[in-house]
Amino acid sequence: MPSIPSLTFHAPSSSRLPSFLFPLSPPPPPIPFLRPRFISLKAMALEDGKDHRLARISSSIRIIPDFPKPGIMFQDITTLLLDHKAFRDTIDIFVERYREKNISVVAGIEARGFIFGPPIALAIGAKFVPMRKPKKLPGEVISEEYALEYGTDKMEMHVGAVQSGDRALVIDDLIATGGTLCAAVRLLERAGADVVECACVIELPELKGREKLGHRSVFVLVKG
Ligand SMILES: O=P(O)(O)OC[C@H]1O[C@H](OP(=O)(O)OP(=O)(O)O)[C@H](O)[C@@H]1O
Ligand SMILES: Nc1ncnc2[nH]cnc12
Repeated sequence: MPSIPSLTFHAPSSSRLPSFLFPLSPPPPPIPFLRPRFISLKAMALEDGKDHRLARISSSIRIIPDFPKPGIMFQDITTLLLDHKAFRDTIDIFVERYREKNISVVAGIEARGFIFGPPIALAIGAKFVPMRKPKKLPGEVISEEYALEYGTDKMEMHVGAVQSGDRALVIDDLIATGGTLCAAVRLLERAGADVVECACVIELPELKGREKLGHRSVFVLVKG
């Protein structure tokens, strides 16, 4: 079969001749209508006063009975992390809430506050400060002891990580008795920070953790 020579159209360089003289030249690509992703998601999410993302977040959390001790219904967020949409929505909801609140520090509580805290801190332009179990931080620390639903523990924070006047957001996966968040708030306030809010993915309302936090505001996505 004879080969057909291919025709290539070369548009003239616009530096030499104006483009209206060349009606066959391809039109420029349309400029897409750019809308910040978080605004469109928020509008969609709040359509009828309810955030449609919450049902998926809630159903992605697995409950393991009798872990780590008999009688504890353990709320396992590792299954939320397996669902990238639920994980993304979780971070988006927090970012939407805090991005205009002038937060300068996101304090994440070990261990699962280390999963949710850093992406929020990056998105809202705040520093991330880890609140750790004892003897994990290498520098000079201040510490607070606290009681748990199943035992006692201690929390530490690096001296100098938080300054007087910092506006802090505390992030964890779950509030049960509120002891853990209280210890984090005490550390931040000892360093001179103003704690704007504590935020968790899950609340166990029967354990009345909010009451322990007094006047401090607690924001949660789902109740267990
Ligand atoms: O409101 P509270 O009664 O204080 O309990 C809430 C805390 O308990 C869980 O952590 P846990 O102490 O099990 O430690 P881990 O994250 O290291 O597993 C949870 O991640 C919170 O940090
Ligand atoms: N029921 C629970 N599930 C997960 N983490 C917890 N921390 C305290 N109580 C908890």
